[in-house]
Formats: sequence, structure tokens, C-alpha cells
Amino acid sequence: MVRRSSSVPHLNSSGASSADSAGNSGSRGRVRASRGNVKKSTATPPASTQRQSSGSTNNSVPRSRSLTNGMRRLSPQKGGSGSGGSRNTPYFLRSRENEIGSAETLEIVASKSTGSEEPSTPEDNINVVVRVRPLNEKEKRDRYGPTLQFPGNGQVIIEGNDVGQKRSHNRDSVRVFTYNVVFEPGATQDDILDYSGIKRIIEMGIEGFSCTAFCYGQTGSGKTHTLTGPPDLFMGKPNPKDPRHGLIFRSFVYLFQLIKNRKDVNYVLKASFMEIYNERVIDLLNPGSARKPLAVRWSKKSGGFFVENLFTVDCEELDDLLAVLEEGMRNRAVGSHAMNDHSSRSHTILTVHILSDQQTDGGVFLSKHGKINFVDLAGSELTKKTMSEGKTLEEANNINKSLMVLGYCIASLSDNKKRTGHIPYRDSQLTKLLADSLAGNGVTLMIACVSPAHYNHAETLNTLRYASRAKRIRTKPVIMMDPREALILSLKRDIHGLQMENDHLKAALNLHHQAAVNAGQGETVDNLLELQLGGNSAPLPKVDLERLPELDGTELAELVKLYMAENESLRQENNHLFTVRETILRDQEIVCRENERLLKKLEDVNKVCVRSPLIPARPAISPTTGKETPGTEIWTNPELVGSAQSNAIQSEDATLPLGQRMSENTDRRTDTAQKRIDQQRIARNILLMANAFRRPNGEPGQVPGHLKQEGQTNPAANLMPEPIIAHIFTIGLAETAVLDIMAANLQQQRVINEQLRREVGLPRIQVSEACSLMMKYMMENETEDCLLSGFTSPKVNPFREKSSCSIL
Ligand SMILES: Nc1ncnc2c1ncn2[C@@H]1O[C@H](COP(=O)(O)OP(=O)(O)OP(=O)(O)O)[C@@H](O)[C@H]1O
Repeated sequence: MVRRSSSVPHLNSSGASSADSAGNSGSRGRVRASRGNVKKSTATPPASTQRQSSGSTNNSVPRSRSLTNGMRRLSPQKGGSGSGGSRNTPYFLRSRENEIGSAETLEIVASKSTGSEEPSTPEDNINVVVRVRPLNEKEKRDRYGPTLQFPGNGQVIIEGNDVGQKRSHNRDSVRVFTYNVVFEPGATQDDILDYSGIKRIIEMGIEGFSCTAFCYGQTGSGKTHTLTGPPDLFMGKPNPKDPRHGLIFRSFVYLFQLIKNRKDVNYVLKASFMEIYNERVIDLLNPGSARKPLAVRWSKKSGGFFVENLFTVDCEELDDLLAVLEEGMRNRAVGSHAMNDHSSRSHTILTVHILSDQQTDGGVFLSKHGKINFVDLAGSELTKKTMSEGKTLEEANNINKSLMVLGYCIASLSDNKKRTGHIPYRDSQLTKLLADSLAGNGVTLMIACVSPAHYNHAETLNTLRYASRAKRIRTKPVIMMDPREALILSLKRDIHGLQMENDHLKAALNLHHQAAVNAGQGETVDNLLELQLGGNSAPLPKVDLERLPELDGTELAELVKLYMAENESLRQENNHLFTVRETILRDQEIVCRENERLLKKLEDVNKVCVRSPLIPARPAISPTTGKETPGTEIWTNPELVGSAQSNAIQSEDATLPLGQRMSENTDRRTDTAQKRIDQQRIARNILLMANAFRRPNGEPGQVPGHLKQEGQTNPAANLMPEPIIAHIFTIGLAETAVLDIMAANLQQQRVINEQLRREVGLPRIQVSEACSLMMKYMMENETEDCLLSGFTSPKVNPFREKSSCSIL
């Protein structure tokens, strides 16, 4: 019994959410379809397009030996056993049980998807089956031999195309394709229902998935036959018991069987039927006399395309659905050409929306919105073969064009590299409306229909290739469900995501390491984090999605609250971690800047500086290796070695390399010894000078105020860092003595500088600049050393604090 629930949103546009279509439904009203009342005035078809008329050949195919005539079998088939026991005719050739993505896989997908905590299933390949129609009368008459063989296990072999020649069995020209199921020419309509995987698709539609079954193939390959049955079936009042009924009719029957068995759920079925004729979307349930096209629009809400103002019919009984099918079949565009008397001139899409509303014990309704699309594509055609002209030619061009776009989309989607790039869905109305089925959140079954005749070898090979590509496409089915359910699930997903983010941040901050260090003091990682972050450790109740419907409203609300609270606390924790990370990054940046500054300073010094004649060079740190290299007697700017060498070329000894122009002191003292001696000498000199300038009363001089301040004009103060001056004064040097020391030192450095510059060929720079840098260097490095060694009193030893020296 199908019941209608008022809580299910009304829907009247294909592919759009109920909200999207709400506005449209009002104007059109709800129409309950039943046999007869869906019938509407049909528009006059285009000149070359005719409605299906009675009196066409009965194409029903009895399963007889003649159907498999000429079809060679390479290996014994499972035959009867594969047909489910009851069908054990030896002429029924059907290959199935290929493990990849078969009907069984669909079941696995479904079992994973329903009742699990996640609303979506893992990605899965599109299910692809192949149906090979029997040779038709014309093909038999013209003695076109078969081009396909069926080795079983979902495989189909296509021979090489050597029409007119003696058919060779050249292995190179033979291609083998594998699909989920291959239906051989003897397969019945019932077999398609039982073994194509459509039953599982219907079940998934009921469970809330968006499902699509579409037939693809060249013209006359049996697409319409597979989906709806032979063309004469809908001429009069179709007999429901007719065995020639196609997949759609059989699916409807199966759908209603399932629905009737689910007494606990209210189902509302709605159906729409449209065709894409010459790139125009026509409503087959309400074509109007002008067959006015409907607009295809993008829905932001559902994230897909939908047809605006598409007529949607509520179907309470099986009869209603059948009426929709009949009405659409009568209204669709059909034409005739050399290869098919009843050729579909349009792509048709019949959609059944399944809205389910299940009441739980607590009175809460869980709503899902599944749908099943049945798509009968117009066949690709070689216009030379079909001898199309005029309107039929235009139709053929449009059909081929849209199929080509579909081919591009399939090719891109099946290519792992291209699938994340641009897919040209927008290039045709067909691909816009199939976008979701091909790459979205739906479950898709592709039935590739082919002709076995050698005459159609190229088209068959093409179809098999397409089908094979489509098999590589992966979709991620998602249940379309009620927002409340979706909210709980999305919160759970959020929490999971945040937890992962959290872990990542913890790892990034190396807190684990810290915790490990602290572990020795009895703290665990979690304790530490909880302490630091104030984490909320209250465990969340585990929710079994399957049991969600059993929860009552208050329990659900509680659950949502809990998840929201957890979510919030994780967010806060993350914010905190982000802040800590920011601080660390800032600190790191400061250190980097400080390093850069120091490096710059070092560079400045290097540019102008030569080693003090008083102090031997310090060991240098190699910027590349980071190792210490012993100091040289004369510092050479490495950047200028080349130019120094080129200068040397102009000098008298220009032919000699630099190394040979300088003699190395072989009798050198060790660096430390030399340094000690130099330091003592400097200290002695400074002390001597200091004593000479001591105030007459023997008291130490005072630090003049102006020397302590920044911006003073005293040149000595410019050259000497204030801490040094301050401490020189502290030990009793008079201001004049300092100035004299500095002046003497300066003069000395100038001379040395000039001399060394001549030697190493440094570019000339302003003397004042050179002196200034030189003095900075002296003060920072060597004077510091000499003072340290000369004045050992702790009072005058501030330079042990490195920072006081480095900040100039
Ligand atoms: N499996 C089959 N058994 C018997 N007859 C078949 C089978 N498949 C197709 N036919 C017959 O072949 C003819 C062409 O089939 P159909 O119209 O379904 O092809 P089509 O692929 O839909 O062509 P088009 O793309 O031009 O619409 C029809 O007369 C149909 O009844």
C-alpha cells in the first residue's frame, strides 16, 4: 500500500531539490496520473518525425536455435546455471559473474552505504553491461556474418574488420572486452531485469540514492527494445503480461513489489518524462501543441542541472507509472531511416522520484529522496548508412553531436588525470542532465547495446570502447536524506575532520615530543594536551545510524547538542593550537630577521675590513659547509678574488697566480698563542695610554653625558659603542685619552686599510665609511677581546654578555 505523507516536500522539477521546484509546482498543479488521464493532446510531429503507428512488425524474439545461428562459442557457457536455474536452455548464452562491479558489487556498495555511519559509499565504478541483439531479418538476408564471440566470464571478443576479404583470424585484429555482464543474442527481457543489476539500482533508489540506467549504442542496436520493448507494444493498450515488455515496465513492477513489502515506510512516487530533441528539452507528459522547449538551469542548492517547469506526476499505483510510460512513449519523436523503421530521434529521460517518509517510535520522520532515471539515448548513426536527409539528417547531426560530447565527458571522467579537470558537461543538454549520473553522487548502470553483424563492426567496436571507458568511471553514491539526519551526520564528519586537524596540529607543534619528554615526569601525551588546551574529554555516545530512526525527538535533540558542543570545543582547541603555532612562527620569523641582520653586518664588515694588524684573524665559518676555517693573515673578499686577479694581470706579476704572489708565513705561531700575545700587547698599550691621561689627582675620569646619548657629535662616540666608552671611563680613562686612543687607532687603521686595499684590489670606498665600519668591527670583535684579556676585573667585564656587544 502506497501512502502519501504530507511532510514530504512537493517536487515538480527533475534533478532539482524540492525547494528548487516548489515555485513551479504551484502554477502547474498536481496531476494524478492514471491510465487515460495523462493522455493529452499531442503535438503534430515534424515532417520527417512520426509517432509510432500500429501495424509495425512484431519484433518479439522467441528463444529459438535460429537466434544463435552463426554465433560461435569459444568456450562452454554457464548457460542454464547462470540463468538462475529455471532457464537452462542451451541456446541461452549469457556471461555473468565477473567480479568487478557486477550486480553483486552493487549489492556490496549498497550494503556498505545503508546503515553505515557515513551517508555515502566509497567510490565505485559504473556498472556496465553489454546486450547483443540478434541478427535482424535484413542482416540475415544480406548474409552479414557475426563479428562477436562470447568466451564467457563477462567477455566479448570482436574480430578484426576485414569486410570483403576472407576473414582471417589474425590475433592482432581481435579485441577482447570485459564487462560486468554480457547478454548474448538469446537473452530475454526478463534476464535483463534479473542480471543487469537493475534490481539493486531500484533498491538503492528506494533507500534514497540517485540512480540511473541508460542505454547506449548505435542506431538499431536495441536500446529502446531493451528499455521499453518492441515499438508496437504501446500502440494500443499494452498487455501487462506481455513478455516483450522492457526494463522500465519490469522495474516499475519490481519497485511496487518492494514498496508494498515495506509497510513501515510511507512512499510517495512522482514521475516525469522528457526528451531532448535537437538540443531542446520537451516535456513528454505535457508537450503542448507547440512542443515548447523547457529551460535547463543550474541549481545552486542541489549542485546540479534541472529542467524548469517539468511536469511531474504523482503516481500512487503501478498503473499511474505505466500511464506515464505510455504517454511519454506516444509523445516522443520517432523517425525512420535505412537502418531502423522506428528510430528514436531524441534522447528520452524518464525519472521516478521516490520520496520516503519513515516515522520512528518517537514520532520523528526520517525522509529520503531517491530517484531512478531511465535514459534511452538516441543511437549514433553514420548518415551514409542510414541515408538520412533533410530533417532526419539534422536530427542525426544533433544526436551525434550530443553523443560526441557524452563521449568526451566519459573519456575525461575515465581518465584519472583528467577527471579532476574541466568536464564539458555544459556542451550539450544531455550531458548537463546526465552529469550527476556520470560523475556525481549516483549509482549508474550503463547498458551498451550492439549489433552482432559484421556490417556494423566499426560502430560495435566504438560502442564497446565507450562502454569499456565508462566502466572506469568512479562515482560516489550518496543518500539524499532529510536535513536532520544530514545534520547529525555532517556534525559527526566535522568532528572527525577537526580531530584529524587537531592531531595534525599537535604533531606540527611537536607536542608529542614534549609530552614524551614530560612522560618521564609522569605526564602522558593526553594529559599534557588536556592541561594545555583544556580539552574536553567527555566521550561522545556512539550512534548506530541504523538505530537513528528508533531515537525519539528529545534524544535526537540531545545528540545534536552533544555533537555541537564537542564540535565547539574542538574548534576552540584548534583555535588555541593555531595561536600557539602563530606565536612560534612569529618567534621564528624574529630569529630569522635577527640572523639576516647579523649576516648583513658581517657582510658589511667583510667588504671593507681587513684583519687588525694587532690581532690575528679569527677562524672563519664557511657559509656553505658551516665548518671553521683557519684565519688568514690577510682577509680577501671572495667575491672580489676574480677582480683582484684581473687587476693583478695588469700589475708586474700579473702572470702569477695570487697564491704565488703572496708568501705564506711558514713559521707561524698557533692562532691561540698569537691571539694571546696580541691581546696582551693591546691591553698593555691601552693601559699605558690610560695611565698617561689619568687625572692629576689619580681619580678615574667621568663619562661625559653627551657621550652617553644618541645623536652626539663627538666622532669618537660615533666610532665606539657606548658600553665600551662607558666602561673605559669607568676604569679611569679621561675623555681626552679616549679620543686620543681612538684617533691613533683610526689613523693606524686608515694606513693599514689603504695598504691592504692596494694589495687585494678592493674597490675604493669613502674613507669615513670604511673607518666607521672598521671601527665597528674593531669594537665588536677585537677590542672586546683585548679588553677582556686586559681588564679582568668583573666590574669591567661586561662584554661577556654577548648581547651587549652585538647590539650596536
Ligand atoms: N534483443 C532483441 N531481440 C529482438 N529484437 C530486437 C532486439 N533488440 C532490438 N530488436 C529489434 O531491432 C529493432 C531496432 O531496435 P531499437 O529500435 O530498439 O533500436 P535502437 O537502438 O533504439 O535504435 P535507435 O537508436 O535508432 O532508436 C527493433 O525492431 C527491435 O524490436
